[in-house]
Amino acid sequence: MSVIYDRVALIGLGLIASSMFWAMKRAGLAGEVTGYARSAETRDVAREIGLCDRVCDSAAEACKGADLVVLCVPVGAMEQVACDIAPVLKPGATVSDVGSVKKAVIDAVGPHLPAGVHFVPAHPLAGTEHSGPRSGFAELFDNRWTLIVPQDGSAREAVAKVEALWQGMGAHTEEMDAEHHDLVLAVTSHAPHLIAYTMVGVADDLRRVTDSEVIKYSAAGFRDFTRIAASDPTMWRDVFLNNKDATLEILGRFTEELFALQRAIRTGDGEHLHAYFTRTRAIRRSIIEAGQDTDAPDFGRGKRDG
Ligand SMILES: NC(=O)c1ccc[n+]([C@@H]2O[C@H](COP(=O)([O-])OP(=O)(O)OC[C@H]3O[C@@H](n4cnc5c(N)ncnc54)[C@H](O)[C@@H]3O)[C@@H](O)[C@H]2O)c1
Ligand SMILES: O=C(O)C(=O)C[C@]1(C(=O)O)C=C[C@@H](O)C=C1
Repeated sequence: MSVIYDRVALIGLGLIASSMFWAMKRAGLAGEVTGYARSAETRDVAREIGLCDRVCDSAAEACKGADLVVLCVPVGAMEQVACDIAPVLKPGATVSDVGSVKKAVIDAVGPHLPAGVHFVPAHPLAGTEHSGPRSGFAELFDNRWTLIVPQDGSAREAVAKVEALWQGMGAHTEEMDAEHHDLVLAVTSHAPHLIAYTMVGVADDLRRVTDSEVIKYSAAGFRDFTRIAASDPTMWRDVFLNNKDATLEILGRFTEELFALQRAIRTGDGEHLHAYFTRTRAIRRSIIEAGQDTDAPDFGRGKRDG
């Protein structure tokens, strides 16, 4: 594949940025990649493992002369980074991000970007429970979706280049508007994470169960919850604070369904339970038939957090 951007800057050097770096290198999509993370420790690790061609000591230094800047920090840190880099952005450059929430990020970042800079938000629907500079791997985005959220007035050419970059990193791309994105992700990602955090929290509250039994007898279902509930606390705090309305809407519906199931159990309504579980089983099967097997190889899941 050929170079799409001569100079790319990655701000925030965790799971997503490091996976982007390795995926861009794998396909030869970028000339020079610079990087910056807030903590000196993360920058040292990045230098040690060769993450980025050049690791800089400020976000502005990393972004000077960049054709593409990708904000890979927690959603709540996006605005501050946008303020820090705005003065050095090159006219004609593109700024993108990988935040798990789109409307709040667009509202926070957009107003700080100078005229003549294109803003093309994006969200790769791929991740693991690990975080930090050592957690990334080139295959993370293979065969996964990346949603692109073009802005009014975004030049088509700038949007097409961001899409080409994600496709070059192995992803399928689709365009979506920010509000719809936030509602879809509240259903498919945000509410499920909150439920996993709750389930593991409940088990932890039942000390009797957790002292040793939770480890000894943890069944596959509960183990899946613990993997999700091990996800980065800062990232997920920011997701919920910034996708409040959609998450609360979905949690409201979830609670209603939970009460209906609770009632079916109490009243012995086996028909209700069976019909419900039959419907949900069909959803899992349709995901697998669509080629989105959730048991796909778990690249990198054994790796350590950075
Ligand atoms: N982890 C996932 O599954 C996943 C998937 C898709 C998108 N995302 C989104 O990608 C973004 C990054 O997530 P991640 O999983 O790579 O997180 P991470 O915790 O692995 O990495 C975040 C990085 O940002 C740095 N950082 C934090 N605040 C900063 C600041 N103010 N200035 C500069 N650097 C700062 C941290 O030091 C760290 O290097 C988040 O917005 C998240 O919502 C995450
Ligand atoms: O596999 C995981 O660990 C994930 O949770 C990844 C996941 C998801 O919910 O699917 C998490 C957050 C994102 O913004 C995108 C992907």
